[in-house]
Amino acid sequence: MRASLIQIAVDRDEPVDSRRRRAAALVREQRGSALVVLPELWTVGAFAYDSFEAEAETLDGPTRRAMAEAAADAGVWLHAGSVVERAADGRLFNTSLVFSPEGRLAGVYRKIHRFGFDKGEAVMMAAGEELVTVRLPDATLGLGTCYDLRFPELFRGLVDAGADLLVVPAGWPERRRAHWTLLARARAVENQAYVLACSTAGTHAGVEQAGHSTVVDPWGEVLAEAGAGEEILAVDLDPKRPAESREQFPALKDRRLGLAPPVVRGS
Ligand SMILES: O=C(O)CCC(=O)C(=O)O
Repeated sequence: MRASLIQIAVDRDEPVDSRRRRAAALVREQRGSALVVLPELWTVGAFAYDSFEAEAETLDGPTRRAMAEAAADAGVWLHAGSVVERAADGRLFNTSLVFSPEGRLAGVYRKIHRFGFDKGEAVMMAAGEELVTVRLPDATLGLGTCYDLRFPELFRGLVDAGADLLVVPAGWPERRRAHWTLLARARAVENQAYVLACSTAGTHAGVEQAGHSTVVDPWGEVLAEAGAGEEILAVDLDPKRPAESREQFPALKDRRLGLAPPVVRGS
């Protein structure tokens, strides 16, 4: 099962329309892959907060249409990264879209953990509330987005729901690249799942992007890692590996759920 991660550059001097056309062309070039992944908010740039309102789109907007067509033309499952979604009630969400090889919208995930603390996404966007998995013929995708990678309980929930291939589009900043690689490996090891972590490259709104998209196997080995610039990372995955790994080293079965609350001693 071939997975291709499109680490597209999001430099600000390129108009969104042009990047959308370029992304669609890059997806079409991946015919033969089973799964293609784009990063978080690659249309606007994850840190281009001042463009969020203007570039927000409905789930029937230009990115959805372009990506549905590209997935169908290439005949691939496509995790099209995320868009700034304007919901019917006017709220904005950081929303990931997954398409089937026929171009059907097969999964919609609204980012649960918003980044920025007291600014940016954290105040401009609403938080998603639902964990989302998408069943492919040979694997079950578990969806997370960028900052979500820091919250292990989300991924454990996805694994409990059957996920064995965790897909994390991101617009990760270069200055915390060490965390990116470490967290991707940690989520893979603790869940005995593949992790496909696809970041943007380039610089926008003054934030240099990490690039270095990475594919980690269920044993925590890095199968492939991109460099800093625009690049396509193609890797062959064995869909049987997560189940084999969980059988050979059955740590997930040793979880102790439902323990009593901690006992506080002393005054
Ligand atoms: O957690 C981080 O360090 C980066 C998160 C981020 O950039 C995002 O979620 O957009």
